[in-house]
This record gives sequence, C-alpha cells and structure tokens, in this order.
Amino acid sequence: MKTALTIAGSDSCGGAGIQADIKTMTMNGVYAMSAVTALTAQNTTGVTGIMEVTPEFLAMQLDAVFTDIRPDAVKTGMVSSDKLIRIIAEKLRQYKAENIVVDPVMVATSGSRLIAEEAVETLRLELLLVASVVTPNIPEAEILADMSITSDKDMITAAETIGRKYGCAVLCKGGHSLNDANDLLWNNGNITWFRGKRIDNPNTHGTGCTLSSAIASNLAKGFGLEKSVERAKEYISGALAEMLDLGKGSGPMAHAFALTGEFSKTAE
Ligand SMILES: Nc1ncnc2c1ncn2[C@@H]1O[C@H](COP(=O)(O)OP(=O)(O)OP(=O)(O)O)[C@@H](O)[C@H]1O
Ligand SMILES: Cc1ncc(CO)c(N)n1
Repeated sequence: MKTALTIAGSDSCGGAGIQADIKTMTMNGVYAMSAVTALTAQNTTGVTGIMEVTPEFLAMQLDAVFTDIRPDAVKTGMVSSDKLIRIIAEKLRQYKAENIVVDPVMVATSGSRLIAEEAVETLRLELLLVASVVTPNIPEAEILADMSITSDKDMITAAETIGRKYGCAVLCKGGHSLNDANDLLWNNGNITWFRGKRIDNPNTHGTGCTLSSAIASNLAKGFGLEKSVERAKEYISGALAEMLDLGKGSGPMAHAFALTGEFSKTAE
C-alpha cells in the first residue's frame, strides 16, 4: 500500500487540518500518517485557542515516521511558526522526501490567523524551496507573488512568478474569491486550467486541506501532477455535493461520501 504523511495542525471539530487530511488520504486509498505541529481548539465558527508543539517534539515525530514507514508523498498544512517551519524543511531535506505538497495555510475559512506574521517569510524561504507543488488560494497567492489578483490573467502571472522564484509547480485556487471553482496549475511553464462546477454549498470548512491531501494521495499512488489535481478536484466536488450541514458556521464536508458497504450502514 502506498503511504502519505501530513504535517499539519489538529482541528478539534474534525473538518480541517490533520483530521481532514487523514480522512482524505484514507478515502483516496493510501495509508495515512501524521506529524502534529499544533493543537487548535476550533469549531465551525472559529478558533479559540492554539497550542504549538515544541520544535524538538515535531522533529521527533518526523524522525519516527521517516525511519520506519517512508511516505510516498508529504503534505504540509498549518505550520504556525518560524522554528517549526525550519525543522520541517530540514527534515524533508535530510530524508530526501518526495512528492511534497505545500498548502501555504495562513488564515482559516472562519477568519482566524494560523501562522505568525513573521513566519510567512520563513515559509517562502524554507518550505517553498523544497515543495514539489504549492497550493495557494487567491489571498495567499497575492502575498507570495507580491501582487493583487483580480482576473484569470492575474492568476497565471502570479502562479508563474511564484513557480519561477521557488522552482516548484503552483496550483492557484480561484474557488474562494474570483471565479467558479476554476483552479490554475503552472507546472514548469505549462499551464492547465481545472474548471470545476461551483457547488452551491456554504459548508467549505477544510476545503484547502482536503484538496492538498487528495493531490498528495494521488501523487503517492504514482499519478502525474495534472492527473492528481484532476482526481483531487473530482473527490472534493463529490464531498461538497453531499451537502452535509453540521455546526453553526461554515461546516465540514462529507469526506466519506464514497463509502458504501457494511461498515458505513446506520441503524434501521
Ligand atoms: N463551492 C465550491 N464548489 C466547488 N468547488 C469548490 C467550492 N469552494 C471551493 N472549491 C474548490 O475547493 C478547492 C479548495 O479551494 P479553496 O479556495 O476553498 O481553498 P482554501 O481557501 O485554501 O481553503 P481553506 O479555507 O480550507 O483554507 C479548490 O479546488 C476550489 O476550486
Ligand atoms: C488546524 C487547521 N489547519 C488548517 C485550516 C485551514 O482551513 C484550519 N482551519 N485548521
């Protein structure tokens, strides 16, 4: 069985972060492992607390995983602070990790900040340089490319700027702000649009985490990057289309929508 590792924060309400990543990887047919960067006290309406692990303990988790079950792909999500980012980059280089998907998480859907302001620079300098692909939404792409984005053409320019500067592929997600759920992949000079149908569902807690984990799972299974993004978009569309409605805010998606059979049955 192929394997994938998520390096991210825990979301106590289960819709984003580590919990979304493990559900997504499992549903996409790979064995999921996790290294936790921080605990969040969080629900669909917001984040009320953050407790970071120490850099030493994050390093111990990464050593434990890499020296035993080598991941075929790695996804990073909430990385929180300067010191944690440096450890992650160092360990990914040390173990020559492959298929690294960096979701440059900055602000949760609910509006709460998930990375220290000064750590954004470290994320650029350390994590983007080891990434195979980075998956910014529009506000994140604006910060990473240092420009404002108001059109499809701007998305292409921003993705190319980020890709050339950091030597990685870039998936710029239009979903939130600009267009229908159309995402743009810049991969070594080649441009591919993934045109998704916008699903009229306000429950989008954890969409970014879910998409990047689905991409990592497909890379782990040996699909190329374009095919991995295409398959990940199909998975997230299926999870959104279930119209799960939990919680008082922007709720989570139905990660296990494709699960049928004995163990997914409810009581009569
Ligand atoms: N309503 C929707 N219908 C269909 N696809 C959507 C919808 N909303 C988001 N997506 C898709 O979900 C994926 C994640 O994009 P999104 O822009 O929501 O990420 P994000 O802003 O990083 O998420 P998060 O808020 O979890 O950090 C993209 O492929 C996007 O096109
Ligand atoms: C722990 C965690 N990571 C990422 C996100 C982004 O959606 C979130 N809300 N919580």
